Amino acid sequence: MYGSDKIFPVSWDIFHRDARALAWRLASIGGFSAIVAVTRGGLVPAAIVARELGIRVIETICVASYHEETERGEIQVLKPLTDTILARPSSEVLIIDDLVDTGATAKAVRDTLANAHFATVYAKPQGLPMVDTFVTEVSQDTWIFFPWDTGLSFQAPIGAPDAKPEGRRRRRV
Ligand SMILES: O=P(O)(O)OC[C@H]1O[C@H](OP(=O)(O)OP(=O)(O)O)[C@H](O)[C@@H]1O
Ligand SMILES: Nc1nc2[nH]cnc2c(=O)[nH]1
Ligand SMILES: [Mg+2]
Repeated sequence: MYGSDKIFPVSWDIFHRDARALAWRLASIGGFSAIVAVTRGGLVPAAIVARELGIRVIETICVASYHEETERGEIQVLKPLTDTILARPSSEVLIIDDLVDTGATAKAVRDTLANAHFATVYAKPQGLPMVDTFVTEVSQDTWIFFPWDTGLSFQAPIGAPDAKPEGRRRRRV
């Protein structure tokens, strides 16, 4: 849930490494001829996996699930899959998202493409039944911060969550 006490910040380097680790796992399964990226979060890992696996047929399914700061909205399919993907054997289609949390997005996507392989870089326990392949599990009460949503900033120590940056304190003296 957004606002969780535990955070899992991911830098571009770590994300690239983890997405490559996902590609290694998918390469050992093999047989994929097309990728479906679940927008928007799935776009970056889909690009990395497509490069590693040499896949050039890449589609999007545009899904939005979180619309408020703290609340989860309805799952909306903003753009469905096209015939390019639907005409293929679904077992050759690899669906990629950045993470599964409750699994609601994955379920909505799976409902439109049964038997496709669903892969994510990160997974929370509630969403695990919806994922075929993932790299790293984080606890349900952890919020993952992706590099495209963040920048460098002061982090309070775990043991002193109210601490302020040194520079700010000095200015006040
Ligand atoms: O398992 P769930 O509980 O459904 O949550 C996971 C989904 O939530 C996030 O997408 P979001 O809808 O926030 O949109 P975005 O990808 O455009 O950031 C994330 O990218 C997953 O797609
Ligand atoms: N960035 C981000 N988006 C999410 N959507 C659902 N869970 C998460 C999460 O942990 N991090
Ligand atoms: Mg998403």
